[in-house]
Amino acid sequence: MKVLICETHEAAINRTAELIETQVRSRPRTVLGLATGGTMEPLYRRLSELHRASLSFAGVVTFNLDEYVGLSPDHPASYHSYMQERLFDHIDIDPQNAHLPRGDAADPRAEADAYDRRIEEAGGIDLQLLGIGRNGHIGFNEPTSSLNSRTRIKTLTRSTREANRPYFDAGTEPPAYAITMGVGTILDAKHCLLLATGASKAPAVAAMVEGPLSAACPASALQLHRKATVVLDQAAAAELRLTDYYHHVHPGGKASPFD
Ligand SMILES: O=P(O)(O)OC[C@H]1O[C@](O)(CO)[C@@H](O)[C@@H]1O
Repeated sequence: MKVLICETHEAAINRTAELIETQVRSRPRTVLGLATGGTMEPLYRRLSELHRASLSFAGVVTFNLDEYVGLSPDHPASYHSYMQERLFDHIDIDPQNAHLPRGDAADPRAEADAYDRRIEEAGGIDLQLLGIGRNGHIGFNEPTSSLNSRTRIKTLTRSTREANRPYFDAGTEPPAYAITMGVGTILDAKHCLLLATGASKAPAVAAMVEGPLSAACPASALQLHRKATVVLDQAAAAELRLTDYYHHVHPGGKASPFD
């Protein structure tokens, strides 16, 4: 696991965007795995800026990590709507190439199985972008998720539902279930790129990087991945103890081939 600690939140966003840009420029037909959540919002703004400055996503295929069970794509709090508003409306991606699980599928289990097959048919994910939940989840793989799990339905914990409540209208309960790529599905990606910013993520980041490999912190499964990059700002890195082992990114420094 390669850990990059950036001095500021902005630097962490820019470094993550640069890594995605490098991937897309070197392989215009890249299959990208995408994430949602507050952490990704400034990243998607940055990718939209890079698009305006010439980065094309015309050949890129995307697969999002997850979607709420029961929400149709046009529901304002669905991850379909999130992606449309925050990224897809601002770049030149072919809508046919942007995949998310259908939360309103008549048979959500069959939809989950079909989603894994669609990823395989696309040749697998080249670069999987990830956030991390305060409880160590990746995608919606809550603690105790099998580290070998595939795309399936998961029950969301109360803390995760509370964290995502701001996306729902007052008085509307966040859904109790989601379709999510499994931890094993995520680990199949050729490169995993996790972005975490802010002090609220510091305990989960420490558990992921320095804690034991454990289903109690699903993100710790990235310790098994042959190519995992973790980009942090200083606040998210604050509870790491083995600081000499990490790469400290200096302001204005360009990504090196070793990052
Ligand atoms: O960035 P946030 O809003 O803290 O969310 C953390 C993670 O939890 C999720 O919302 C659940 O999948 C992810 O999309 C996100 O990466």
